[in-house]
Amino acid sequence: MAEPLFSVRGLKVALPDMTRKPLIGRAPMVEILKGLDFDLPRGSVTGIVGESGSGKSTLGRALVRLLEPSAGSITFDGRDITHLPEAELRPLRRNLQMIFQDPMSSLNPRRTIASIIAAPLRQNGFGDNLKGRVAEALQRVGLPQSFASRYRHELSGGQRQRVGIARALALSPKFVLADEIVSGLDVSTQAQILTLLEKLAAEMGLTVAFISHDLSVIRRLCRQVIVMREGAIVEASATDALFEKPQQAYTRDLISAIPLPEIDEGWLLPAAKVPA
Ligand SMILES: Nc1ncnc2c1ncn2[C@@H]1O[C@H](COP(=O)(O)OP(=O)(O)OP(=O)(O)O)[C@@H](O)[C@H]1O
Repeated sequence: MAEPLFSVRGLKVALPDMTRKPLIGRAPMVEILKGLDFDLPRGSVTGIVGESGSGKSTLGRALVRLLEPSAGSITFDGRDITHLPEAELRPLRRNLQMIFQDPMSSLNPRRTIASIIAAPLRQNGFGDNLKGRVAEALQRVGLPQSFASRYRHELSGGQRQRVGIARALALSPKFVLADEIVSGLDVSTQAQILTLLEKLAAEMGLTVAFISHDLSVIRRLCRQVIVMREGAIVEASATDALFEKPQQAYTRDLISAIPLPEIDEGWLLPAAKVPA
């Protein structure tokens, strides 16, 4: 069995609790993640699911080291990155990419789409043949070449999210964090974006952490699932096993809360639409 891309042991994250900040002095720390243990196997999509406030985004931010853990360890690709300073993280960052929930706010309004996609390439020393690389990235996500000279406000929500994906994948990263990337889109656009991500993840052998509160989406896309509640892991298993035989009452409740029409529209239909 290949070594997992991520090995996480006893992971804790504490942040200043701004709701309890005194007028003078520092806010007390609040523990958001309470000791998580899991692996992310290489080349597959792992879903992270749980109710609002369960700690999904905090976990994602810790994985890509936008947050520093307060305890435990994160091993990425055989290297302990738990407390690496930014200067030492920098060369690893090309392999730790993110796709954001809201491309409207994560894409710079004053830059062309070409310039947005080219930015990570330039920063990482791939400044030669930028035009060709941008053209390739646009083609990869199914956008016409004419979009290179457009701006974000000229694109639909789905097209903007394709740009977000193109930017994240421009450097062929080992890991991609996708945090609620379809939650602002209508159902048919959601299906198209998920189909695209599924296809690219398989083609490029990506390891993906896919955060969503939507279990029907998780079921369609992910090989394994981590269920979170109140900063802890309730249950983690292969997707089929989780849906067929959930071990915990909390997971059963989440599954039974999926509206039936959404199951039909959300994953049966798009699956049938996957191009041959
Ligand atoms: N910077 C912060 N300071 C203090 N508390 C925070 C901070 N960021 C998040 N929290 C708290 O940590 C908990 C987990 O938040 P997080 O955003 O990780 O949850 P989530 O599962 O991603 O939620 P959602 O699905 O609503 O995005 C919440 O109770 C939140 O209020």
